[in-house]
Amino acid sequence: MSGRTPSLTPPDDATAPVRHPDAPPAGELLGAHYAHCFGCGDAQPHGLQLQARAAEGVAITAEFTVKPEHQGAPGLAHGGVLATALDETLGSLNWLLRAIAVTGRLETDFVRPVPVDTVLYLEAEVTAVAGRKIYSTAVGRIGGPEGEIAVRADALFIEVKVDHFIDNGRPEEINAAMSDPDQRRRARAFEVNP
Ligand SMILES: CCCCCCCCCCCCCCCC(=O)SCCNC(=O)CCNC(=O)[C@H](O)C(C)(C)COP(=O)(O)OP(=O)(O)OC[C@H]1O[C@@H](n2cnc3c(N)ncnc32)[C@H](O)[C@@H]1OP(=O)(O)O
Repeated sequence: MSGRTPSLTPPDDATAPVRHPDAPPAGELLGAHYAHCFGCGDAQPHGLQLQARAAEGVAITAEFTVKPEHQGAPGLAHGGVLATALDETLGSLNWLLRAIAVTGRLETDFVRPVPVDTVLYLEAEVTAVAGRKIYSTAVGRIGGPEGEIAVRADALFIEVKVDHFIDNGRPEEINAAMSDPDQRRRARAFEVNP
């Protein structure tokens, strides 16, 4: 996207992203990567509970309804919440690469205000990969999936090992996650199928 900083421009040796053969088919809901995730978890009543769906290529769509709990100005979504929706959508792309990755840089443009009760329709795609660096872009529309662009973002995700979370997360939550068979299966799917 225009206007991005040099660190979000893929280097000359970057390559096109490759959809992992075990990536979910286009149209399939991805589900939450962690029930307590503020972006996608269904155990977070005030979270975004964003639902992402695989699209063709290395792309996804997602929807998020702005709740009263997400206000900044009266009746309008907080910009940080909208940035979270973009971050979560962009992060979900890594499922299609079967890579565990975290946001290194996120640049967001806020184009139009987004009122409470609005559905934000998001589309995101990976544009390039260079070693551990994953470059991606997203837009969020209001008024329908083809509606006006309200927000957009470019991002750089950095691939990490599961140890990134184990070494840095609070032990209480890490231990709970590691003893949850579904969570372990999800984390391992990435490690076994890099
Ligand atoms: C039991 C548990 C199961 C868990 C199951 C999995 C769950 C899956 C959860 C996913 C969750 C997603 C949720 C939504 C997405 C978030 O919100 S993620 C949370 C927010 N992000 C973070 O917390 C990341 C914090 N930052 C860090 O930890 C470290 O800075 C990083 C990003 C890992 C990079 O550190 P590093 O590995 O030491 O890498 P480093 O060598 O510094 O950089 C590598 C390359 O990236 C470039 N780079 C790094 N940072 C930047 C930057 N900010 N700007 C530009 N370039 C950068 C470097 O220049 C370098 O480039 P080259 O020299 O290779 O050309």
